[in-house]
Amino acid sequence: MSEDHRYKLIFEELMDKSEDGFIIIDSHGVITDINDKYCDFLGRRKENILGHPIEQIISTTSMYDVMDRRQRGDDEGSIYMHPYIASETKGSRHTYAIANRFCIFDENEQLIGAMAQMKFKERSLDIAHEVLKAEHAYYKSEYQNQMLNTSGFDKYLGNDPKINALRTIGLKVAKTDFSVLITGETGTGKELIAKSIHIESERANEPMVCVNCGAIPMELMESEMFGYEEGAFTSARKGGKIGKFQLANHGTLFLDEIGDLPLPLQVKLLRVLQEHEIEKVGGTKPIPVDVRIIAATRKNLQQMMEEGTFRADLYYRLAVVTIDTIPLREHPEDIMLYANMCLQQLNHKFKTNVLFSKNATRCLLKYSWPGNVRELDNVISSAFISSDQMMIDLSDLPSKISDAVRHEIPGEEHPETLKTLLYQYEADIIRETLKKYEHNVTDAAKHLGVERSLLYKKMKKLNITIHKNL
Ligand SMILES: Nc1ncnc2c1ncn2[C@@H]1O[C@H](COP(=O)(O)OP(=O)(O)OP(=O)(O)O)[C@@H](O)[C@H]1O
Repeated sequence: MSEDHRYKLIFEELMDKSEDGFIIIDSHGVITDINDKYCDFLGRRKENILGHPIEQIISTTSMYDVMDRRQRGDDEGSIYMHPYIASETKGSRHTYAIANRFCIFDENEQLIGAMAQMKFKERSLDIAHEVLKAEHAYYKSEYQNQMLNTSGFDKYLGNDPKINALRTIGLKVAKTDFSVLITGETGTGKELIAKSIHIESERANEPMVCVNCGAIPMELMESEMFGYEEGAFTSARKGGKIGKFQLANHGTLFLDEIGDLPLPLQVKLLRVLQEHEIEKVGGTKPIPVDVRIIAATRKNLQQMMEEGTFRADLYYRLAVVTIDTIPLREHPEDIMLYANMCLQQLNHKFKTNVLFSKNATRCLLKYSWPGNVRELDNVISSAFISSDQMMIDLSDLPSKISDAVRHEIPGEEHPETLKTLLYQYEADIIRETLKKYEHNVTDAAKHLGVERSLLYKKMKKLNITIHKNL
């Protein structure tokens, strides 16, 4: 008996004897194997299932998502488990199942299909909910374990010594319960720092609630912050409303744009910080709250205090520790770190391999970035969309950014000439690559890191044909 035959018999025996249902598809989604248990579950005959695309048999299938995610590398694991409430069961029986889904690869790591294993549970809905609860607990503990292995400041990037110093202060202050005031220009990461402090603190498993003091109309601010009792005012919701302070209880309350907080509310906030209790609008008794406050502002609070628009007593309560963020123009060595990180995320998401041209890099480094990292992220995202999916170049950047170096580039006074030069350059690269791969477009596209269809489009645009005269 050949080894293949022996394995086939073992496989059939396993499929037959198992209490679980099994279904297997090839890489195109066509069902190649299914066992009797699964056929039973679906209430269909095997011969009416085999050879059909899976979505025809199970309309809500997740098998394509599982294969896609694995292909994209979004998920390194190969097992996907979640409770699945069957909608295509036979009769009116309520049958619940847990689905484990696996991707199948050949010896060259090429995806050749996927398999689902169904653990059936013909029990009451309560049991299904038990399963859901157990899974929830499992994922929560997994998440918490993961959090233990990551630093809250992992996302706060930068190699400049000033950024490193800021990270060190953030990590230190996170271990205390002091109020923190974060100041700095727009887009310099104030909110990111606040979140990082929360994640690093002992309150990390409790909520962090964010309030943008500049975005809530003054007349709503009090009820948003402190909540209201039922019947507090004519349009008050039945049952009242819980305010942000209560929502953040035992956690962190992030008061963004604190400089926009109206004076009457500054008084109320100060009272809460002193007394550790709030009073709902229309309420009669104080409610104790345990909240750590982190506030942020772009405004100059010192000046506001001098002008009488920000209370000094509140300032000193909030600013037990102050953190001043650093504008991007003061650590330009980090510009390409952020730019590359943003481009890498876009490349990963859209399965592309776009790069910055030398001139685009020069522009990014020369610009002063008044909107800081947020502006940089936005510019890269829009340049990515405007690019030809291979390279972000001068023409993909807003003129306020590209103008800075345009005059330094020979021929750039005549944009047409530069365009022609770029076309020629691109055409040369494509021709050379095609030649190297003996005019095999698939191999050339792979080498250039683009989809075959895109390479064909470019060849058409650049008038490149696959002939001996390439
Ligand atoms: N050092 C940094 N590392 C990584 N990303 C950063 C950094 N600084 C800012 N960012 C990113 O820039 C964007 C803006 O950051 P954030 O909202 O924290 O800034 P902000 O100072 O609170 O802005 P605003 O004052 O306008 O509210 C976010 O996408 C954030 O992730």
